[in-house]
Amino acid sequence: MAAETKIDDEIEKLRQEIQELRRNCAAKEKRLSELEAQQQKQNEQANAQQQQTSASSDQMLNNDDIARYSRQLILPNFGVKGQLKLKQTAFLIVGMGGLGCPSSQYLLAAGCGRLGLVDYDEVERSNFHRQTLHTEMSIGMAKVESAKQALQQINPHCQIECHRLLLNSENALEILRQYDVVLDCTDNVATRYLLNDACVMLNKPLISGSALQMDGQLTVYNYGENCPCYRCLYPVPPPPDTVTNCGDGGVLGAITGVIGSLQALEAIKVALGGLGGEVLAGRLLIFDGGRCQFRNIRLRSKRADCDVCSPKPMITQLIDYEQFCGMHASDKDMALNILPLENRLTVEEYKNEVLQRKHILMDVRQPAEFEICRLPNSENVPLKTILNDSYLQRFEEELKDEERGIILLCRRGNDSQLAAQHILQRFPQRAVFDIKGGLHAWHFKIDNSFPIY
Ligand SMILES: Nc1ncnc2c1ncn2[C@@H]1O[C@H](COP(=O)(O)OP(=O)(O)OP(=O)(O)O)[C@@H](O)[C@H]1O
Ligand SMILES: [Zn+2]
Repeated sequence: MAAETKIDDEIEKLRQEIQELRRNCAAKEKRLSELEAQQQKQNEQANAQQQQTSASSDQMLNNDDIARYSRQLILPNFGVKGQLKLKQTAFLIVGMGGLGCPSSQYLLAAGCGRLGLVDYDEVERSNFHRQTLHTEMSIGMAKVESAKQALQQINPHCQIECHRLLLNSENALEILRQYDVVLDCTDNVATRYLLNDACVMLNKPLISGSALQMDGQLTVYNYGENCPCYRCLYPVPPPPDTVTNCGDGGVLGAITGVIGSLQALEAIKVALGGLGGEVLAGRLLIFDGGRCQFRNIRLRSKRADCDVCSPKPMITQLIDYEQFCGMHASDKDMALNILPLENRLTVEEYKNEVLQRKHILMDVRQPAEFEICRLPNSENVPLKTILNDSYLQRFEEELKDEERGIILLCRRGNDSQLAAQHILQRFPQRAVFDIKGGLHAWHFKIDNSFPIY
């Protein structure tokens, strides 16, 4: 009997304790939901406040802004209004090379609100003489990242967005859509058509620059009435073999500096509605660095039957621009492969099997390149000379009774193939070879003390 009473007591005690715990728990749950509601309210208030501050930071200048931009703020046509407009404008720079470096530097320093950078490439030593944002520390780094690091030091208050990719018809519209003004700082025809068409489709102004050797050009497309687009001027792309880039033709860094800076100037004028002057739309600026002369010519007006900007365009979505131009947009995969296998030598085969025998080694690069570096037993006959039939005729006359093989060499193994192909077409009985990968392959596989450029 005594044992049963003990159990009953204990059960009762436990029931009471559980009830007490439940009451406590309910009180705590009630307090918790009160506090959560309070917290949510506070967050909402903080967010609203933040939104207000960032909106007002776009709509007013702080003391840092006033000090930083003072020299342009006092310009009669710029002023506070111009500075705020710049702060509210997003610019996209495609290509962080010779033109993209100076233009991004001036846009960012001037206080643009948002700056997008597009480039697929990495920094190399041969970039430094003109791509002045990149330094020794950034060799091998993505150009967009290297540029962002340098630009942040110039102006930490602007938002910089990196797009490390090859701009093409798959991604262009999505990226361009996020910006107000686009700068074409690239170096190839396929990307020029792509940017032109995308900017027409999205109705964005396009500031287009180019520089080669000692010359530069600049114009603004898709801005204002009757302004022609790139296709209005060039409905058909040029033949691939007439196009030279900086890697092949060379360029002086100061020339890209001039054109890139002017691109920034035009971009700022576009954003600010002209800045009391006139945007370079419908006109082409031609810079002759050799004579230090600028010419400004009027361009034709819009083509009524332009494939992309006419009222009834044929092209309403982006196409494959590499195919359209017959040229690559990236210079990473430009290796030609036009000779039969039996006419191609690797650098190892040349060194181990041919070098000891009698042969003619013709280096088909430009004389200026031959002067930079050469293989000791080579003679310089530029590709242009080889393609000239009267030269080949004389050459064949001289070699008439000789059995010596002809080996063609160039920087990366493309021009040497063109030269070999031409000689073989003229004189199919000759033993003609090219050296695969040219002097670059010589550097990487045979002698890495041999310079590359
Ligand atoms: N479609 C594209 N998408 C992204 N970046 C591009 C595209 N086309 C060109 N570019 C970039 O534009 C830049 C052009 O600049 P520039 O000609 O000065 O440089 P480069 O290609 O480094 O020169 P080099 O021919 O001497 O190697 C390059 O960095 C290149 O990677
Ligand atoms: Zn057009």
